[in-house]
Formats: sequence, C-alpha cells, structure tokens
Amino acid sequence: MQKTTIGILGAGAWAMALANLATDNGHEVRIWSRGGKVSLSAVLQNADIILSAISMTGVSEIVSQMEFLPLSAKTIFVTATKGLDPQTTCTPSQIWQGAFPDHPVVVLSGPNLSAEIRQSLPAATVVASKNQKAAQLVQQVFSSSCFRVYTNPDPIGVELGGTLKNIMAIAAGVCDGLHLGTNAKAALVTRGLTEMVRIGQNWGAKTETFYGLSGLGDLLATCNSPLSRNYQVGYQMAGGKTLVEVLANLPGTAEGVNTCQVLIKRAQEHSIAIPITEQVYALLQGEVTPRQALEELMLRDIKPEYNC
Ligand SMILES: NC(=O)c1ccc[n+]([C@@H]2O[C@H](COP(=O)([O-])OP(=O)(O)OC[C@H]3O[C@@H](n4cnc5c(N)ncnc54)[C@H](OP(=O)(O)O)[C@@H]3O)[C@@H](O)[C@H]2O)c1
Ligand SMILES: O=P(O)(O)OC[C@H](O)CO
Repeated sequence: MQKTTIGILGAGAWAMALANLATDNGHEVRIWSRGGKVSLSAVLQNADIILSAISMTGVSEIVSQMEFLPLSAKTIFVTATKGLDPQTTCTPSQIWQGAFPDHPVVVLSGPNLSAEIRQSLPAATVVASKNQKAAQLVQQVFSSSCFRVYTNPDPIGVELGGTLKNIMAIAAGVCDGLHLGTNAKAALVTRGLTEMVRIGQNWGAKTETFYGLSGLGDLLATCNSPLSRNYQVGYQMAGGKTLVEVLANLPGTAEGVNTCQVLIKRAQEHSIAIPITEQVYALLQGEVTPRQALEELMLRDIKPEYNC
C-alpha cells in the first residue's frame, strides 16, 4: 500500500505500541508528547492520519490547541483513548468529531494489552467509522501478520465497548483478589456485559457490536489479565490497599476510575440501571469494602435474567 504520514499524539504505552506497528509497515510516524522536543504543528503538518492515544484527561485540551493549527483537508483522525469526558460525558470520538466536523474520525479499539502487542504476540482490533473509506485506510496502515484489523460501521458501539469494560475489569480484579472462584467470575463478566449493552443501547450503539472484539473480546482480555491496569486496581484494593495507594504505584493510566464517576452521572440523567458500576464506584470512593460491594450485588432483588 502507499506510504502514509502519521502524527501520533501521546508517547505512552499504547501510543508507542501503535507507532511501532505503523513504522514496521513502512509508514512515516511522527510522535508528539507534551514533554517532547517536536512541536505539535510540526507533527500535524501534512499528516494523512492523526492518531490520538493520550489519556482521557488530556483529550479536550489537545483538541482545543489543535483547532488553531493548520491541517491538511484530507487528514483522518483516529482515536485510541478509552474514556469519557467528565464535563460533558462525551466519548473521545464525539469530542474529535465535534471539533473537526469536516474530517473523518475513526475509533480504534479492541482486546489490545500493549505489553503483548509490543512483543509481537498475535492480536486483533477494530477500526470503526461512519466513513468506510477512512476505516479501510486505517485498517491497511496497521494490519500485519501479528495484528489483524477489522472494520466496523458502529464507532460509538466500538468506543463504548473499550471504555465500559474498564469498570468491569476493576470488578473482575476484586473478584480474583477475593478468590471468589470461577463461577463468580463468569457471573460477573456476563452480567457486566449485560450492563454494557444496556448503557450502549441508551447511547445509540448497536447491540451486536458489544458481542464483538471491542466489547466481549476486550472484556475477556482485560478481566483476565494482570497486565491490565484496571484489573490491578480492583485486585490490589481487594488485597487491602486504598485507591490512592494503588494509583501511586500503577504503571500508566487506569481509565476505569474516572469513567466510573462519569458513568454514574450519565446513568442518573438517563435512568439506566448500572448495579455493578455503582458498586465499583462506591468501592473507589471508599464507601464500601470489597466484601460489602459483593454482598450488595448478591442481595439485590431477585428478577428474570432478561426484561422481555
Ligand atoms: N496500554 C494499553 O494496553 C492500552 C490499550 C488500548 C487502549 N489504551 C488506552 O489508551 C490511552 C492511553 O493509555 P496508555 O496505556 O498509553 O497510558 P499511559 O502510558 O499512561 O500514557 C498516557 C499518555 O497520555 C499523555 N497525557 C496525559 N494527559 C495529558 C494531557 N493533559 N495533555 C497531553 N498529553 C497527556 C501522557 O503524557 P505524559 O507522559 O506527558 O504524562 C502519555 O503520553 C488510555 O485511554 C487507555 O485506556 C491503552
Ligand atoms: O491496562 P488497561 O486496563 O488500561 O487495559 C488496556 C487495554 O484497554 C486492553 O485492551
């Protein structure tokens, strides 16, 4: 395929893993980070693709900075951040699209623990956009024998899968940290997926998207791996550490912590039932112990599995 120029925003674990994939495929990659030597305008200049892999806390800020910088009219934005904006509850792709309405925006999300990808272990991901051509170009740029990339026409569903599973990964870490067993873990992950689907439906996402790589796939990866920072938050809190103690030693960002708070706000505004998220939130706030959170979930009113 033709060589493209890619500006990558962020130099964290995920940004560097994606940069390596694109470089290995022969593309020109320029990396911007707030502490780096290369200016933002130099990274953006004539870029075919601008990929953001910065933490959610930095997205609105970087978007505001970029609105005043020159961009190629054909630039495609790719967002790889898995979080929600605390002020607006918007997803990263909604923020990018709102600021750059004339550019295609592609969401890249899937079961992608960066440490495994940097070792060239096999993995798959999804690139989702309303603009099919843009998604196909991004698919080609990142596809390789160890990274299989699928396209998808439901960006909000793909993005929410990757974002919401972080909360379930915290819960899964608690489950494993308390040694609750395989049955408990299966119940948690399955009911977690039901909760994710319910939130996604309220947001206008397609239900089937949550049963794909970016939903169930990422849920399985993150809820079962000690490499996941979100899982580590739950696991270590189950071991008796406070959130502050866990975050002080965590390598990188655990987006589920902030996402949980934003989701509580959104669920209240839209009357969405999110019992697992509520217990994770209460745990993170120090309002309940891991055992109390478990008891709250187990003793909820009994009911049918599905609302028919
Ligand atoms: N790691 C993974 O396995 C993985 C996989 C898929 C998706 N993700 C998602 O990718 C995002 C980044 O994760 P990560 O693992 O790469 O995290 P990370 O290693 O902690 O890196 C975060 C990056 O964001 C930058 N950043 C944070 N706040 C910023 C701000 N206000 N302005 C500009 N830059 C800012 C950081 O810059 P500084 O270094 O200057 O702080 C750093 O470059 C998260 O949303 C995560 O959920 C991660
Ligand atoms: O380390 P985590 O918990 O942010 O998970 C990383 C990726 O989102 C896994 O797909």
